[in-house]
Amino acid sequence: MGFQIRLVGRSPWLYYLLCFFFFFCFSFSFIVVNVEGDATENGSVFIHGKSFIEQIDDDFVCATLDWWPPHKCDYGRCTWALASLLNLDLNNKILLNAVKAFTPLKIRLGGTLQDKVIYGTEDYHHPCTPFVQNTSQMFDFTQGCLPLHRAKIIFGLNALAGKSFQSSFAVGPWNYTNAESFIRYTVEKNYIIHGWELGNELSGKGIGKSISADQYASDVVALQNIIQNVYRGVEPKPLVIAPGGFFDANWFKEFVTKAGKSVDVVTHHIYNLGPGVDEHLTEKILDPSYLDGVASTFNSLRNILRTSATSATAWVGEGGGAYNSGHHLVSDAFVYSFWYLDQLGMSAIYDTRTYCRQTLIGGNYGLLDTSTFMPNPDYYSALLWHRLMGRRVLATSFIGTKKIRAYAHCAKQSQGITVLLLNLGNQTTVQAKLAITFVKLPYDRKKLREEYHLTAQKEKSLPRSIQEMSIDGDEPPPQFIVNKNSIWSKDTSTNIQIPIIDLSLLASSEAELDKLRSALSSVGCFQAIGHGMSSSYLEKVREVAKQFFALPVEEKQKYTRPVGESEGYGSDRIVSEKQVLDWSYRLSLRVLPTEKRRLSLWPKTPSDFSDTLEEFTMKVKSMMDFLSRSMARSLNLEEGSFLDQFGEKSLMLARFNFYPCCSRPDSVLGVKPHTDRSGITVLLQDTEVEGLQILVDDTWVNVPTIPDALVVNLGDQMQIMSNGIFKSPMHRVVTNTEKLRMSVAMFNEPEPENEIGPVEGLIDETRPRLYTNIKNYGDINYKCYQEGKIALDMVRVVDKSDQK
Ligand SMILES: O=C(O)CCC(=O)C(=O)O
Ligand SMILES: [Fe+2]
Repeated sequence: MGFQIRLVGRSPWLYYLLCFFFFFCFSFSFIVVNVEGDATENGSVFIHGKSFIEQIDDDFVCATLDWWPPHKCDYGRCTWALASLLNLDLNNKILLNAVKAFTPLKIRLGGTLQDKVIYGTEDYHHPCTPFVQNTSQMFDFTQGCLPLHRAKIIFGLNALAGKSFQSSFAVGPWNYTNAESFIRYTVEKNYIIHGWELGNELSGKGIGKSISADQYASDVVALQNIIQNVYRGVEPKPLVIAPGGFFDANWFKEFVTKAGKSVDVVTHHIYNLGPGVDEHLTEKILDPSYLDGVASTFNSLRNILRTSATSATAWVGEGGGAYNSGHHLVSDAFVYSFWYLDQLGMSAIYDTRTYCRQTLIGGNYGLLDTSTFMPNPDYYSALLWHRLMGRRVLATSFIGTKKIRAYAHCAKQSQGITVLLLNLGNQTTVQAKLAITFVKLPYDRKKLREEYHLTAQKEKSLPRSIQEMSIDGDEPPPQFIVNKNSIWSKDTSTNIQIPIIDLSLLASSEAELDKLRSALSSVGCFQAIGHGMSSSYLEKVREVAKQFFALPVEEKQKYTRPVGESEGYGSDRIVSEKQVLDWSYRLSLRVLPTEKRRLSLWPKTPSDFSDTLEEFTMKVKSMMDFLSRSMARSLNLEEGSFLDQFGEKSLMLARFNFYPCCSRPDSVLGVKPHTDRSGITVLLQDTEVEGLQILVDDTWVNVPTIPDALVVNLGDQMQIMSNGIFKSPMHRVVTNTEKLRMSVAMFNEPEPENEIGPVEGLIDETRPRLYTNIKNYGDINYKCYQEGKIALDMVRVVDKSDQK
C-alpha cells in the first residue's frame, strides 16, 4: 500500500497521521515544520502495525522545576531569574494555562540543590534561610531552606542529609529525620504527591559527590519504609523513585538488584549534547549518528531492568540536552525540537515510561520563556506529543536517507496511528511512502487525514529576492525605498577629496603623521597606500569574494545566516518593521579570535576561500595594529594607548558585500547611512565600481576606487577612545543601474569584556570627557539600531549645563 508524504527539507517536518485504533487507519494528521527544500529524495516509512513493542505512561511528557536561584550563572549569563521552586510566581496566568493545557502535566521538582535543601518543618529549630552563593561550598551554594507555605508538590528529597564526605564520596546512612517529617507534613496537608525521588546526580561517579550503589539501595529501602508507614491506609501510595543520576551500567545494575522491590521507578538524566557553551550544538542536533549515540544508554538500562528481579520502570528524570542551563538561541529555539522530539520517540522505544524535560521554566532550556513565561517552540512539540501520541509504541523504520527519523504510536484520543517524522536534512525534500503491515484500509483515508505543521519563525523574507529583481530590472518594492529625509537629500560633491596616506612613511615622517591626525579628525576616513599588500594580492582576495558570490543560489544558501544571528550569508537583517532595506547581500564571518570562528559557515567553494581569508585577516590585523599605534603617536600618546584597549582577543569580523544592479538608484541604497560600530574598519573596494560615500561637512563625498589602496574608516569605538578627536564618519553605499559592485570590509573592535573609554591623556579642562567608560559597545549599538537610536549618543556624558 502506499500513500505519499512529502517531507520538505531544511528544518524538521513532523507528520502525525491519526488513524483507526486496532490499526485500521482511516484518518491522518500531519504536523509539518519546514521551509522550502531544494533537492528531492524518496523513501518509505514502515510501521509494524500488528502489535505494539512497548507502553509509555499516559502522562509520558513531564517537565521539571529546579531550585536554582537568580544568581545561578553559566558562561556569564544568569538565566534563571525568578523560575526557582522558591520564587516562581505560581499565580502567573500564562504558567497556569500552559500547565493546564496538558491535564495533567507531570512535574518533577528537583535538581542539584535538592541535596542541600532543608525543609522548614516544625521540628527544624533554626532560621529558614535561602541558598546563598558561595564558591567554597559544594555545588557553589550554601544550604537553603524551603519555607513550607510554598510547598505544593515535592518530588526530590535531599539524599546527602546525614552523610559525611570522604573526598568525592558521601558515606554513611541517610539521615531521613527531616525528610520524614516533611513527608508527614504533606500528608497532613492532603497534598497529593505522585512520587518521592531520592537524590540528584549522585549515582556512578556523581556530579560533585557520589554515593555507592550499595548504600543508595539501603537508603531507598529506608525511604520505602517511610512511605509505607506514613501513607498507611492511603492508596495508591506515592512512587519511590531513585537515583536521578547519570547512567552507569555497573552502578545501576547493583543498585537495582539491591534495592529490589523498594524502588518503583529508576530515573536517569540525559545531557547528551554536552556543555551549553558548545558552538556546535546545532550541528550535533541535526546529525543522525550523533542523535543515535544515546540509544545504547536507553537500551542498557532496559536490559538491566528486564534481567533483574524488579518491577521497577525507567524514566528520564531530567533531560535537558545541553548542560549548564542550555544555550540561548539553541535550546530555547525551534531547532531544539529535533533533539527533543527525537528523544521522546527514541526513549519510548526502549521502554522509558516518562520523560521529564529540564525545564518547564528556567535556564535557556525552558518550555516557557523565563522572563515572559510565553511558550518556547518546544512547548508546542511537547503538547502535540502529549495530545497525539498514545501509550502503545509501534515498531517503525524509515528506508531511505538517514536524515529522516520515524516514530509511530497508537493514537492518543482517537482510534488509529500517529506517526511522527522528523527531517533533519536542511536542504532536502523527501517524498515518503507510508506502509503499514497487517492493516486493512477499508475507507477513504485521504478525507480523514489531519496535518499539523510547526514552522520556525522566519525572518520575514521578500516574495522575490534582490538578485531576481535585479536581473529582471523590477521596480524595487516599498521596503527598499528610502524616505527622502534630510540626510538623503544632502548634496553630493566631487570637490572634496578623501585624503591618501602612505603607511610606509608614518614611522619616519612627522608630516605624514600630521596628515593622519588631520584626516581622522576631519573626515574620519582615508585611503591607505604603502600598506605592504601588493595589487595582485588584493586582486586575489577580490577574486575569492567574486567566486563565492557567483555560486548558484543553493550553494550560497548552505551558509545562510541562522535566524537571529549575525554570521552567515544573507541580505539585510530585518530588525524592525519600519526598517528600509539595503540592496545588497553579505557574507559575514567572525575571523578573530580564531577560537570563535564558525567554520561551518566558511564557504568550501572556492577551495582557497578559507586560506585566503585567513591570510588577509592576519595582514589586515597587523596593518590595523600599526595604525592604532600611529594614531596614538599622532596625538602624542603612548603607542599602546588605543591598542591596549582592544586587548589580546579583540574581535574581527569580515564582511563580503555584494551589490546587484538596481533599477532605482535614485531612491534605493546598497547600504543605508550608518557609522561603523568598530574601532577601525579596513575596506577593500571594487577595482572599478564606486559606490561608497562619506558624509563630510554635510555633503556626500565619493570615495574613489584606487586599485592598490585600502580604505580606512574610523569606527565609533575609536571616536570614544579618542574622546571625540577622531571622527567615526557617517557613510552609505549608493546603487547603480549597470554594474555589480563588491567590497570586503574588515571590522576590528575591542574585546567585549574590556572596559573602553577616552584615553586619560585626551581629557582636560579644555576638552572634558565626552564619553563614559563602557563594555560591549557592540551590544549597545545593536540594541540602539533596533530601537532607531544612535548608540554614540547613548554613551555620551550628559553635559550638566544642557540640563537646565
Ligand atoms: O561596501 C562598502 O563600500 C562599504 C560597506 C560598509 O559600509 C559596511 O559594510 O559597513
Ligand atoms: Fe560601514
